[in-house]
Amino acid sequence: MEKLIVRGGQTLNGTVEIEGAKNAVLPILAASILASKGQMVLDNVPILSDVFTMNEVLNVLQVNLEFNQLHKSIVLDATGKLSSEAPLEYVSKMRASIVVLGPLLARLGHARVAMPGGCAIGTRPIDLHLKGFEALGATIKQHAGYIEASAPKLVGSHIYLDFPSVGATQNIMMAATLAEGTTVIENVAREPEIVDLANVLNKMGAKVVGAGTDTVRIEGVKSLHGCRHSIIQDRIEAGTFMVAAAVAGGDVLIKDAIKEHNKPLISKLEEMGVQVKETDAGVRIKRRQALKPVSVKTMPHPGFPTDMQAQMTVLQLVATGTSLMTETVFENRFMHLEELRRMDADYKIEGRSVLLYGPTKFNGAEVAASDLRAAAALAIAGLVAKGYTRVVNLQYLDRGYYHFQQKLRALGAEIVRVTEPANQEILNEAAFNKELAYQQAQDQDLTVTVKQA
Ligand SMILES: CC(=O)N[C@H]1[C@@H](OP(=O)(O)OP(=O)(O)OC[C@H]2O[C@@H](n3ccc(=O)[nH]c3=O)[C@H](O)[C@@H]2O)O[C@H](CO)[C@@H](O)[C@@H]1O
Ligand SMILES: C=C(OP(=O)(O)O)C(=O)O
Repeated sequence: MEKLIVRGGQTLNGTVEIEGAKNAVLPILAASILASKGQMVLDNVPILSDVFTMNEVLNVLQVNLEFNQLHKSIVLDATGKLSSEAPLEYVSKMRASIVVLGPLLARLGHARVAMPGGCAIGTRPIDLHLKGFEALGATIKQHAGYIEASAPKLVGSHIYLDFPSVGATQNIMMAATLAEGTTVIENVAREPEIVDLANVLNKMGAKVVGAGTDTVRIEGVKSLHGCRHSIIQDRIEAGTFMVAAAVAGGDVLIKDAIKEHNKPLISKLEEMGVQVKETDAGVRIKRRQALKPVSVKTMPHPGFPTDMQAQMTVLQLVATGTSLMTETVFENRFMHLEELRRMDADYKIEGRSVLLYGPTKFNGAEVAASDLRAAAALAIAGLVAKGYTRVVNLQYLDRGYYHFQQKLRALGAEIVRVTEPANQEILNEAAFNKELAYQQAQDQDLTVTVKQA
């Protein structure tokens, strides 16, 4: 079983580079379906298992693609005859595959996509996506685990979303690009990833205005074409390293980080006593003294992101005093806390809120990630834990973080990724030191190879 093993006690110092955003690239990959002429070229694509899964879905749909991992770019060609069916095998691996529904419906007038189902963090229905397609004139049938949407012609409409769902906004926006007439979607999600998608759609020939505000207006066009686009930086990966630096202490530059995208997190870090400085090179995080407790509530953007909640609770547990975290976006996103309790965290969950009693003296333990951000949070707790923390279920980590342990190691963390049999620890202190030195040497080889390329 693959594990991250972290030996706590080192501060983090240096510079970390951030990848392109997972949550931007996935819908943009799906948008390639809309291009009936010309190729799409995407740059700054993160090398993540979710990207491979989306590529598999596109392959099944007959979109030709080539992923050049060395240059982090993908070339996509959807100009041939496409298939309209996305089977369960792929959709069950990754909920975000549901965003192929809108583009397929717009391009082919028909789509059959497996129902995505829930996941560890919540039930995650897709009623808002479907309501939007129906408003554009589609007929939706749900049968035997599949959603079938068909519309000989999509027609622009006025849609109000009950909740600013990220996926529903993206899916409806993409469907509306090829609808006849104008679509106005109100109460849409305002995340930076929505803006990135709208920018791509406009480069493809669409007419989308208002992305980043709560109303998006789309004037339908007859067809769309390929374009070239560089994916925006991953604000959640950037935020994760900001929190890691604040938890472990030290001085870390998050290279090219966009402060604006992480405003709600940065304002909380400052409230806690972390120094945050915007420089030409990025955002610099310094923490030298004890932290003050804070209250945080997750909200749709520009509120505090739910995808930073797990990592933030670790920082709150390190602060001196009682902090409060309220999760309003997903109904079941505190599963990492049960694992942190194994590391001696003290907290009390009351409905959608949790009281976190700090300062915590974390003790290393074997802990299991329940989702992707939980994996990052547990490793971050390991940075300040006494002894060794072993994090398992790394398939979640790989969904959203590229070279996570290498990046932490480069900042001075003592962390290795190894394969150990279940319920068995094979690394003692001497073996850990040896493995750490070996993996550090491999990191240097990697840097040299990348520089040479
Ligand atoms: C690939 C991707 O971009 N994933 C992000 C996206 O997920 P995703 O697009 O799935 O998240 P949504 O914004 O749609 O979901 C937010 C809330 O709305 C509910 N809901 C959503 C749609 C719907 O039709 N009905 C409904 O009730 C969900 O169950 C959830 O409670 O936004 C989330 C919220 O910022 C992030 O945590 C995810 O990382
Ligand atoms: C919840 C997340 O992703 P997804 O919507 O793909 O499950 C996440 O990125 O934290």
